[in-house]
Amino acid sequence: MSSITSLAELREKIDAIDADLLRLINERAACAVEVAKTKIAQGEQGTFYRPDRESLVLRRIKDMNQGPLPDYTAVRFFRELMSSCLALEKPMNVAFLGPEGTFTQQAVVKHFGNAVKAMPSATIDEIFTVVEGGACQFGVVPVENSTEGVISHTLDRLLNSHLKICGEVEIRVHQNLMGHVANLADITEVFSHQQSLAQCRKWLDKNLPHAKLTAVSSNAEAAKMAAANHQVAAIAGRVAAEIYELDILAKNVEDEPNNTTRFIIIGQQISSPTGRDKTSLVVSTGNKPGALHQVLEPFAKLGVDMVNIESRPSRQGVWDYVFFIDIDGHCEDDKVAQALVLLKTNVSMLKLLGSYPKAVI
Ligand SMILES: O=C(O)C(=O)C[C@]1(C(=O)O)C=C[C@@H](O)C=C1
Repeated sequence: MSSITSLAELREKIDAIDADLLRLINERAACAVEVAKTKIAQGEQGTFYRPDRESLVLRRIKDMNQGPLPDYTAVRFFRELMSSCLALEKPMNVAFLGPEGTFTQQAVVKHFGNAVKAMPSATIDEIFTVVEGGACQFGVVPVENSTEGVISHTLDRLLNSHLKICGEVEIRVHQNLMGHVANLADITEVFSHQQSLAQCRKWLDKNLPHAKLTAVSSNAEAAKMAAANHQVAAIAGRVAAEIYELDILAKNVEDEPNNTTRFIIIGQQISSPTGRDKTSLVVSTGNKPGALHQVLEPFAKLGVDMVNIESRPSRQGVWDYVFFIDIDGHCEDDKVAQALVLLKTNVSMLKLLGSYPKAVI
């Protein structure tokens, strides 16, 4: 006798589970609507979105998950559910580097889910401006790439903005050569964002040594241009090829197999501690000997882990630099708070860019 359960029986079981799931999902959504009413009653209507709470919810799901769904899938599912619950509380506009089809747009969906309204901006500067002005509650901007390093435009703009970093998200970046060209040898010009061209430099030198390489405002913009001109190609993500109906001429043309971009979420609000946070700050020391030591000393003394340090010209004088620093922990954690007090006495300027939960997936 076979022990295989009949298809009809299994489908009946799935139908019953789906009915339970639907009831539970709507129960959760109704609870989120109640949360919104409580927030309004407590005068907190400006902060429906809670990055700290979202990260705790997603981390708990990841820790509880026993499969067979992989953690990543379980977290993405709850990411979408929470996104829809938040939309019932308050619809949100999130600015990204457009047009449609950029990696920044993928970062919006990974971090906020599909229920927010993603609003394309033409430049990184414009993303900051629309969030500063309140037309969008949040913005997503690239901050560093594992192959090419920091996005200096973002760091420079952070220096002069009152916005806070309230989250981070990482995207594995696969680049593709795309267009309507029959043979690679016929390609006269390749368009892409300057960062994307740089991420594929070796591949381009080897495979398209005679093509002119032209940097444009985003890789989705490049895809748009390749759709209009059949002698040129673009380097962009797969989503851009789908949106602009281009053929993928070569897949995964990035030089480094682990090519990853880190994005930050910028907004007006500060995130509460979750126990697994990061703090970003910028300091200025003036051009004097031992300056870097004075920056590092407070963290070493208090045992605070520094995860990144980057120097940039301050644009205030020749050879005057500022340091962008990421440390482990929240600015309200004891050790971090003490280190920041010490650091303040060692530097001429300290600006807290934000404390925020570390990316969950
Ligand atoms: O806990 C809250 O503050 C909620 O608004 C609920 C909820 C959720 O669906 O779990 C929704 C949106 C917030 O960003 C965080 C969590």
